[in-house]
Amino acid sequence: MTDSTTELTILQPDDWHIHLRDDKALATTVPHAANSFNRVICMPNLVPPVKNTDEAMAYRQRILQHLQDSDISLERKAAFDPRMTLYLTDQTTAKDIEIAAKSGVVQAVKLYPAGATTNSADGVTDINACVDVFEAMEKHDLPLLLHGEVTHDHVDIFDREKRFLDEVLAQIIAKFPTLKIVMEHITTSDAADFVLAQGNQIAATITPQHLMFNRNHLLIGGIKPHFYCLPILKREKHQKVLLDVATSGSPKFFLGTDSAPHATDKKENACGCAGCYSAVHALPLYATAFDSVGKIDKLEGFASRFGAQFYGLPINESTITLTKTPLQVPSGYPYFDGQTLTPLMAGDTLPWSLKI
Ligand SMILES: NC(=O)N[C@@H](CC(=O)O)C(=O)O
Ligand SMILES: [Zn+2]
Ligand SMILES: [Zn+2]
Repeated sequence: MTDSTTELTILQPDDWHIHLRDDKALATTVPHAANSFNRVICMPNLVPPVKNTDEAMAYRQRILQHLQDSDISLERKAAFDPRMTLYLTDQTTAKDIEIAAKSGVVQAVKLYPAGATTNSADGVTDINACVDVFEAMEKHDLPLLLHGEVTHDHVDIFDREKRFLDEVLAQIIAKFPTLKIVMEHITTSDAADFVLAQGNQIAATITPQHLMFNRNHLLIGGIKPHFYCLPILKREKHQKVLLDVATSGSPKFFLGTDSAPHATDKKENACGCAGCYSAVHALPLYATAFDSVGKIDKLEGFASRFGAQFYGLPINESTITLTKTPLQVPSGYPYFDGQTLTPLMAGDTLPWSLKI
């Protein structure tokens, strides 16, 4: 493949970290995700959260109902496969884990340190109290997905991910050496190096915004709320390392958009919500990032192979084609109850688009 690549056909990607939200929001988010992805791992930070297998199954049915009601193609409807996660709380038991592992619907368990991010108030307050649950996950081969930031008030927001690696993750790995763990949405070279230094049971997802942007984009020339997500964008040197590892061909790094819809007025607000809405144009965004460093040939591994390999799932068989045809990102999408949803890079033009 050369710089002059103008069309790229890759195996159909999966999104290993997405927020679809619930109820009326699903009418927008489900078709957007299903247009590009086969499997998606649905985050459980609903209000109230998805805490057990029954709740996960009910949530999956609501997602599938909106899929059927949408006007996307029958082919995409048949291919879309939402996989569920449980939200780990101080009350989660080893039995909950066993039931989840045997359900065939729950793909992983998500740990939000209490207070770390959107809807994390019910998250874990003391990791040391999770020993039984982690043991059960290890036994039943159910991966642990981490929002990897410490939450102490005195820790600077730009240091919270690195502190998590040193103070929390290293200990979990030492105590549960065969537990599969994904550091979700990594944002620092520290996290990339940490993951690279571990065995194959430790992997990471990377979002499009952390590959394309850094904190200057968020803060220079006025505050840009649509670049605000957690963990927060870091310095350019971190962005560069993330781009290096994502495009390196290492199977430890794979696609997780962390597409996190919040209505436009909740983002453009004196106390704006954290999260970038990217699912709808995620593949053109990732293609643009990979192409920016001449590595578009590495996109397929990152987007369509490494995540499935990590989760022990088959690689998809269908394909999707990207073309180097400019894409004007819409300024907004209709969202429920008359609200709008502003996508990442709204109003900008991307060099890559999806071939329809
Ligand atoms: N990433 C974000 O900034 N927000 C996510 C939560 C999360 O993934 O941390 C959300 O649910 O809005
Ligand atoms: Zn998170
Ligand atoms: Zn997320």
